[in-house]
Amino acid sequence: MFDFPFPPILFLRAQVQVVTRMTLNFGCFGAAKIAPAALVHPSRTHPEIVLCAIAASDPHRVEDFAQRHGFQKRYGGDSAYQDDPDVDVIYKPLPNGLHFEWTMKALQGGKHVLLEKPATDTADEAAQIYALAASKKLVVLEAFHYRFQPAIQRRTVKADDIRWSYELGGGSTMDPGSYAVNVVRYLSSSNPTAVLTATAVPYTYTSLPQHQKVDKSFTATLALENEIIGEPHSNLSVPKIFGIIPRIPKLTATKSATREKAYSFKGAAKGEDWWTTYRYQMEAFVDKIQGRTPQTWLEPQDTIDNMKWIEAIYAKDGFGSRPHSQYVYHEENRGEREID
Ligand SMILES: NC(=O)C1=CN([C@@H]2O[C@H](COP(=O)(O)OP(=O)(O)OC[C@H]3O[C@@H](n4cnc5c(N)ncnc54)[C@H](OP(=O)(O)O)[C@@H]3O)[C@@H](O)[C@H]2O)C=CC1
Ligand SMILES: O=C1OC[C@@H](O)[C@H](O)[C@H]1O
Repeated sequence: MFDFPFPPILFLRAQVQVVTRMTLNFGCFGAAKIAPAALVHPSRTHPEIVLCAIAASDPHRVEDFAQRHGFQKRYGGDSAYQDDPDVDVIYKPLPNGLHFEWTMKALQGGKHVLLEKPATDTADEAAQIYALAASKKLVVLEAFHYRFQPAIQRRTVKADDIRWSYELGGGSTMDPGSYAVNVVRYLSSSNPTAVLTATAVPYTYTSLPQHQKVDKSFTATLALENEIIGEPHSNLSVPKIFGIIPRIPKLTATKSATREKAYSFKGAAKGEDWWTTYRYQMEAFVDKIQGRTPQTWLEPQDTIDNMKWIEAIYAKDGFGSRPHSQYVYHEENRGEREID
């Protein structure tokens, strides 16, 4: 028999593991309509997100937004904000045509970026963004939130909306259409090999210059790998029911039939029943920045390819790519705008 002076239990040392989480200070660049759903609400239940700074062009809107949503710092719409050492991450819900310039500036300032979709006006700009992010070891995510849980919120689009401005990267193919192109590519796990057909209907409700070259709807036929045909379609201007009740913009993405077995996650999937697609997206984004493996991710090449095929559709239907940003990146001088 063993002759212990004390019962063995006394030799067990209690181990207390203290898990400390590094919080991330988020800045929001633009007091945009989508910002509460995509950033503010998800931040409320994410223990690592602190709403730090809001920047917007109008001082009254900045103040109102800061007070309503609890941002500590306020900025005008200038680049000083991109250099604030208190800010770790910037959410960019600007018009599409401004994404490239302000994302490049944010990366130059050392910030991770959650970038609204579609990432840029052109595939070339998206590639530049990811090249700079990689060189600075920063995370950029194009906010295709449905990819983190499939659901899409939609609403009606007024004539002065940024979606109708060619200069700001508007058009149906750039808005619900960017989801349609993305869904076709995602569900077929392949990229198009060609745009077989593409037709777009112009937005003709006004003759304002910003509304020229903007498509109100489009339909394309895409040849994909493995003899799959994809048909993205979107309409940003669905007529009101009985002329008075607004409808949501129409988005469809079909592909020729294939059979697939759907798998659920092994073990418990992260998330709660009440999480929105934006909350799932935020979970993955923060995981990536913090060096954890997100449940789902959208790789840079995916974003670049999506822009490439949006441009290819615009080339085929004759509307042409949205304007390339006039911003030219220079490491040494923070890249001022250079007009062609
Ligand atoms: N993920 C999603 O579910 C959704 C994503 N989006 C995307 O988010 C982005 C913003 O969309 P949304 O919130 O509807 O946009 P808003 O109409 O709210 O505009 C966003 C910001 O852009 C600036 N802005 C607005 N009009 C102009 C203009 N004419 N010229 C220059 N700047 C302007 C303003 O910045 P400031 O505040 O500094 O004045 C404004 O806050 C787009 O890229 C869109 O595609 C939009 C809706 C849903
Ligand atoms: O991303 C979006 O999702 C919902 C649409 O209504 C909106 O126009 C678009 O920008």
